[in-house]
Amino acid sequence: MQAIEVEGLRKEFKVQKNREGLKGAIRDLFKREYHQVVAVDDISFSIPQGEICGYIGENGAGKSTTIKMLTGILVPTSGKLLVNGYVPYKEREEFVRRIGVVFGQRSQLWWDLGVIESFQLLRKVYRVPQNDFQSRLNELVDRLQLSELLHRPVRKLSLGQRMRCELAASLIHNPSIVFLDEPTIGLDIVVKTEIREFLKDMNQRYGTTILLTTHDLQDIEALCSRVIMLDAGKVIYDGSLDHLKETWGKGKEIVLQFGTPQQIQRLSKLTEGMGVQWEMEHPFQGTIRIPSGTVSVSQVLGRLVHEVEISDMKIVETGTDEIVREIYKTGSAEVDGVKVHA
Ligand SMILES: Nc1ncnc2c1ncn2[C@@H]1O[C@H](COP(=O)(O)OP(=O)(O)OP(=O)(O)O)[C@@H](O)[C@H]1O
Repeated sequence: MQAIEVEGLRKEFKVQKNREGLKGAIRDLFKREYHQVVAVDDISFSIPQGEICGYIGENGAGKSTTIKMLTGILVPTSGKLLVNGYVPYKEREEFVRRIGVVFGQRSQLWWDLGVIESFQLLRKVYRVPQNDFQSRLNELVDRLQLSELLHRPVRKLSLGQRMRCELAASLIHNPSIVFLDEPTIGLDIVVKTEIREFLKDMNQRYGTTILLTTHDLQDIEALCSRVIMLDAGKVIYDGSLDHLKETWGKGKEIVLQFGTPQQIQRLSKLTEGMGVQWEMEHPFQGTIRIPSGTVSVSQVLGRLVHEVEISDMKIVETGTDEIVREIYKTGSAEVDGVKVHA
């Protein structure tokens, strides 16, 4: 069974127009004018159980609106939607017991209560049997290092501590699908890494399906095998991260420092037939560009090490953020191998 199935999903908002000036404001009082915003524009995709899928796009692309429809907070304008076999907005009570949600910008914990009391309240909301709750809690406390935090009021936690508690809260009922909206926002690199490790491990152990919205492309690199990219409410890419990188990435670059001065002609000769390009910054420093899908870094270095004195080197890979920028610039990408224009 697919964990998430979406077909022709659409959400329009009616937004009030504000007319200009005093006259306009007075006219607005008597006759409101509205215009439509299409936040999600007939999108379709399905996500199998156990997949970690990144859901990305620029601000206002329609990510949060999708997540809100998938979690039953918003009712779609049109289209089909099944999550865990449920229509989220119709069967809310049953449905929410089977999903977990973290909105990085908003808390689901009670601000003035101790963390453990929030967890106990959630146990009641989700109707988790006491035994299951206790064993699940023990595991989460251990994995997310929460033992010191359990009796502190939520308002006294640091952002990173709170986010670890938010994750535990969203998982206390062992949901099979988790929606994470910006779960690492504002966190330092250490906490980010811990959270990524935890999510990966949870996915492997329990086969939890995760839909992850993020602006941090490192999250995607660390976790997601698949990426769905939205632009202006439409899906502009749906496929593997590797394919995204291969198609849109510029490959790798090796920046080399030489112990003795070098000439580009000699270096080019050494790497002849490999399809790489050289550029010399000065006789002691050169850069090799390796297009994706050609040769490996070690193959290139293999040709050089015995011929050239290399004193230092740095390998640079095109970041996913650059790739995304590139796609936005051209306004098109491939969905399932078919060229789609945004
Ligand atoms: N309740 C609402 N009423 C009117 N318009 C809305 C509402 N919610 C969202 N929108 C509009 O719908 C579009 C998509 O917004 P959405 O919040 O889904 O984007 P997003 O991709 O999550 O952006 P961000 O990364 O900034 O969170 C935007 O143009 C936004 O202004």
